Amino acid sequence: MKITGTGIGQGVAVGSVVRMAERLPEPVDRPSHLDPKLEGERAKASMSVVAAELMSRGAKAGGAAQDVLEAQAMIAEDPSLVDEVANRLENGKTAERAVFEAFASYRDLLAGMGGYMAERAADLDDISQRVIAHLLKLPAPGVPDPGHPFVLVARDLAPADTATLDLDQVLGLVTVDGGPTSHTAILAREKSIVAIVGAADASGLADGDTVIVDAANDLVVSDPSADEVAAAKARIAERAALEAAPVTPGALADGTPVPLLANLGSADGAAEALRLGAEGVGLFRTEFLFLDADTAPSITDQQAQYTRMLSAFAGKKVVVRVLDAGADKPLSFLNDAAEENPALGLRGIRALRHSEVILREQLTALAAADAATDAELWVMAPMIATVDETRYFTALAKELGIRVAGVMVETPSAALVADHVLAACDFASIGTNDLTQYTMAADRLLGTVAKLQDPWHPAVLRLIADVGRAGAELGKPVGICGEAAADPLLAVVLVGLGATSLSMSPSALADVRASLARYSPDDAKALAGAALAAEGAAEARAAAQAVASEITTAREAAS
Ligand SMILES: C=C(OP(=O)(O)O)C(=O)O
Ligand SMILES: [Mg+2]
Repeated sequence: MKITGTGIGQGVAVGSVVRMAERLPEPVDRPSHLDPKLEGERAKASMSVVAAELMSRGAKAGGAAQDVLEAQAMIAEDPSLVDEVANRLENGKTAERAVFEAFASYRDLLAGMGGYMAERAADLDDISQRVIAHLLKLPAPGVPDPGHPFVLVARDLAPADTATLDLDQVLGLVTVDGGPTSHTAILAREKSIVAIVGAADASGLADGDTVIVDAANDLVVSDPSADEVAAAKARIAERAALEAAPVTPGALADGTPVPLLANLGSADGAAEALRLGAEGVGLFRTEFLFLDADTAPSITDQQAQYTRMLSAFAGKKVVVRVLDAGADKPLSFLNDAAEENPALGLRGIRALRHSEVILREQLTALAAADAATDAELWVMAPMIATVDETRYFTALAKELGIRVAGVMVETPSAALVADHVLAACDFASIGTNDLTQYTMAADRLLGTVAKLQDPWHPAVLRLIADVGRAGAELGKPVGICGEAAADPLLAVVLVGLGATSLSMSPSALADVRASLARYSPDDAKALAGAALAAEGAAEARAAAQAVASEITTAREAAS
């Protein structure tokens, strides 16, 4: 049987299914036939077992996950919660019902507090489920540990589960819910987990079923034939060889360079990006450093962060984006007003222009970090919609000592007047995530419209082609820094449309590098032409795939 979903990355995995235990039903509220004291002992014992389990999982995981799990273990034995449970047992409830009610009342309390405290509410649910499962002698919810490598099938994963996934054990991941921008997908991409999300029919898979998880083809194959398993294993070996191959600079088959850069949110990911062959940073999302801040960060703090990143990439290009506040990335010190349509509101350059001091301070900190390091700093502004905004940003950046200043093209308006926009700055970098959202009028965070969020749509590709053409005419670089650059075939199309560099999650670099090396500049243009001429996203992908197969077949016949 073949089950479709959204593949994350290009990996393949073969293994047997272990399902994540489903949420337990609410324990029935009936009087206990046991003595309250006995019920109390049952509850206490289960709470201690769960606390000990969480501690040991934390010790195994280490790092930030250990802190999270140790905090959860403390909650499991929190004296006031124990009291809450005891009170309910006195009233004749069963241990499982008392635990359920006590944790639920605390959860509601936390949820009502909002902010950071409210985020802990989900943790309480998780602990409550674990204690109740232990009381009922049922498998604990959460990631199972069968003692052998397996393919994890779940409705979706909680952040605490994803944080502790053992990558030596979890060969692949299939979720019933979730879209390409869900937390699970983002994490799977970051950790290079072979994953299919949003596979609705995966709820029919049972423990022990053999499956092939084929992320490149958006497919889960259950009960595969021996030939299908052999073919999947051959692809796994091929990919392992690819990963072990020497890391070379990005280039097309004839050697035309296409620098491959990393998208990073802090210098923490720099070493891994360099190991995977990043030739620099194509998008440093600076707002990720300050998501929890209540006030604008000081120049000194910012300078320290930027210096860390630039030092890690000495001799290489680092494209820093000034704060992109708003919509999916709110920064309370820049835009805290409630808006009906935040994606269309005071975000990106609009918010910065509104609070120019913050923009000035950021540019000042960047210029100082540049002066203290040897990287090649480029700075760009997000959410540019007009030539006026482009002129405003570049003039301010140059005034404050930034040598190379450009803009992100992520609105259709900026793409449509790209010739004028590029004439007013040094470079453009296309943010395909937002450009797709605004072109297709489909919220990038909304699962119900996820199908429309497809950068293969020719409407998006035509806008990219306009920017590529303008860049070529003016001799100005046009990079791509949205998720589209991480799709190996689309990456070739983007180069055919005029992209001069590609920036992506570091885990995608190897696949994109291998894909580019298969095609000449003319091949890339042929793929782009076929995709541009299609009527929709699926047709564009299929048309590019057809041209790619023709090229491969012709080459095989010639050799
Ligand atoms: C790279 C982009 O920026 P972000 O995803 O941070 O909005 C984009 O919109 O494509
Ligand atoms: Mg964007």
